[in-house]
Amino acid sequence: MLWRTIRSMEVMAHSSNFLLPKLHQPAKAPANNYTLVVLNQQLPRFMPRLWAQAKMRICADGGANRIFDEMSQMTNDLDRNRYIPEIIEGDMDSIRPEVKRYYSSQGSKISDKSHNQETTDLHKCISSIRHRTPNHEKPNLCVLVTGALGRFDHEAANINVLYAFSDMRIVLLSDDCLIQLLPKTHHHEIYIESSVEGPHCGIFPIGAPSTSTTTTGLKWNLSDAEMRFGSMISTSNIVDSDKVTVQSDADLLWTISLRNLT
Ligand SMILES: Nc1ncnc2c1ncn2[C@@H]1O[C@H](COP(=O)(O)OP(=O)(O)OP(=O)(O)O)[C@@H](O)[C@H]1O
Ligand SMILES: Cc1ncc(C[n+]2csc(CCO)c2C)c(N)n1
Repeated sequence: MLWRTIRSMEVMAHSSNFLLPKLHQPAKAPANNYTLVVLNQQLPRFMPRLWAQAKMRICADGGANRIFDEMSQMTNDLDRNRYIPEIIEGDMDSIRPEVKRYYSSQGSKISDKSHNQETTDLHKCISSIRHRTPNHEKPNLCVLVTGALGRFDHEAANINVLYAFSDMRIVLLSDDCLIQLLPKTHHHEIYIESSVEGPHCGIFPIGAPSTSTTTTGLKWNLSDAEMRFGSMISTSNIVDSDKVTVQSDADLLWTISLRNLT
């Protein structure tokens, strides 16, 4: 189970087992029940594995160009029609016309939101996932987002999406690290998959400061510590245990380095 209760606050468990080869994954790992969102950035090395194991795949606008251009090369599989996203979502100002025509002809649903220039393509994707997910499936839903780091305004917008949908499990991925929100509504237990992630990590608030954060399982643990931008935040920390625990009075970002995965 993902949820337990400790001293009247629920525990939220986290694991990056979606990055493990299928053979090494626990049979009933809830995190394997994920939706993949592909952003418009070079695909990560481990994309073939994420794609194969996803329950549903959504391209954010120009993310479809990346699948079209890069996926067959990455997999040495010249058959482009093996990699068809179920949905392409966004304002459609970056997807190339031939890419849109191709995926449309292969059955992808094209969700054209060009009238909306107020929210980003990633925001539109997450809204759509939330809308499509039946209530009883929401607690176990996990969304993996590839290509989340690059241009800084996009990075900020991508992180803002974690806050805008803080009741959803969303993991931002780059080739180098993952980022997720740890909502203050829960105690957190992070199970470290040391074959694929760590040891470098960071934990800090963005926006609202934290007046009290306590951790275990890190080389430099926090004990009822205050963190804010402009003062102390925990970066260049090191995981020191298979399990890291976190409790805080503020929403925090958790980030951990990824090893050279393929
Ligand atoms: N360089 C980048 N760094 C981080 N995220 C990116 C970057 N480029 C694109 N993305 C993500 O991919 C999504 C889709 O990209 P796309 O290029 O279609 O967006 P866009 O809104 O047309 O971008 P732009 O602001 O460049 O016009 C964006 O909403 C963003 O989340
Ligand atoms: C205050 C403010 N700043 C920027 C934008 C522009 N913008 C934000 S998201 C988006 C869509 C990108 O695909 C665009 C164009 C805005 N609307 N409002």
